Amino acid sequence: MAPTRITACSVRDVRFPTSLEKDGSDAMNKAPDYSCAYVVFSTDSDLQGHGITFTVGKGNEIVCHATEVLSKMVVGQELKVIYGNFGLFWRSLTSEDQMRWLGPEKGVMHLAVAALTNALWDLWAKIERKPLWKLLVDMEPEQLVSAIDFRYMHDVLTPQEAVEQELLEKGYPCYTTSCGWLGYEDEKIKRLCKEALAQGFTRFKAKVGADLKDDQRRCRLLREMIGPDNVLMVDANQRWEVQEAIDWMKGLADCNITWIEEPTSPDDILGHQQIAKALKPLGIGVATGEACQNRIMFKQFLAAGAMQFCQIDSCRLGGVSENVAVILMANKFGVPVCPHGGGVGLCELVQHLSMFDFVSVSGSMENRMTEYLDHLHQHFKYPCVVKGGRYTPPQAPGYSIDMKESSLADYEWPKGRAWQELIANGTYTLD
Ligand SMILES: C[C@H](O)[C@@H](O)[C@@H](O)[C@H](O)C(=O)O
Ligand SMILES: [Mg+2]
Repeated sequence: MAPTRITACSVRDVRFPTSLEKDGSDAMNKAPDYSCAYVVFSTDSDLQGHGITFTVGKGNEIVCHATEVLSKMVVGQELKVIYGNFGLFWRSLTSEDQMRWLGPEKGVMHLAVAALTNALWDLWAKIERKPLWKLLVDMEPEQLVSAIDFRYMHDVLTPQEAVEQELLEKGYPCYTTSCGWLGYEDEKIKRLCKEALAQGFTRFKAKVGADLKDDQRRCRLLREMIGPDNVLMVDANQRWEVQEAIDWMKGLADCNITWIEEPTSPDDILGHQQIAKALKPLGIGVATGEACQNRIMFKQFLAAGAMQFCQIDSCRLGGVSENVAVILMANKFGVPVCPHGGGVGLCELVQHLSMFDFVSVSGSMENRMTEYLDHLHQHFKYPCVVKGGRYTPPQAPGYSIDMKESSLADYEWPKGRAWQELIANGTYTLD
């Protein structure tokens, strides 16, 4: 029987001790523990909607609580109300009269919106027995448009302009960041580069920002390992001042860098514009978006020419609904969308968004590539599959985010088996 309403919501604080191996380390996040607020919507059938938002450890409990509070606006709702005009329902979550003050549409509350929205899209795709990208691709333009909140976007994109339908069925190009974490030793970088090249990767990203000489050495090592023709990007994770970013990147220009990611504060639109202008003669673009809080900020970045690569994050923006809005806006400005995947479950999610972008909006793979990390996929029932450096289109119904029950049990903070062992042996403490 098809579900008719949301009957309950569970939110679990799930964390992975990735900081122990420096997986995910960068100039600003030296020891991240990849974590998520894991949402499960139950319905009056056996179908469930699973969703996440991503954090790097401490504070995940705050996001979980915000998600629990906001979920009260979803539990009990009829699905025909939610999906009948998803854009309006999404706006009800972002604009609740009192909770709006905690944003609006940014920060912890927006992460909570993301987790709930992703779970609702997962449920919708399961009801239709389609992978999410296929659910999006098969929608009539009007239905897709009704799923988006176009508020604050009408000056650059109106609903009737949105969505071009194109159909292309093939893998989607990706790049790997798993060779270039800041906390890795050279020998590990060399080994991982060789493995990635053997797997068919031709696009690589490295972390920079802590020490210029070390960055020059590591980028030259990577360039030597991957060869002159493969693609290399770097990511500073918001580390520099504007002029510092320009000077630093001039110091790395001999490594033939395609983009500098998050060179300065993720809120500094004019700063990114200045960096982009200064680095353009060197052929280095600016990429940002993983910490860009909502579609209104993306609108400013796009309109100001402050980003040459639009890195939407599936869990930072208000879930699929707002991701689609930004994909449509980026297409209007001719800026390629290269989604951020640097976190637990993010690769499983963003592959759907890129495939939707490719077959229904941009119709192009030129200058487009989606991030891939080789971490934690074993915890998912339907992990993303990458072959020859390209994501293969998911086939299972849903948003690919269902985590194995054993992983949820083992890594739920702090009572899970894995955490109990790490706390017992003194590797972690509860505070
Ligand atoms: C703390 C995280 O691992 C970040 O370093 C990661 O998301 C990174 O910015 C990326 O682009 O993959
Ligand atoms: Mg990044």
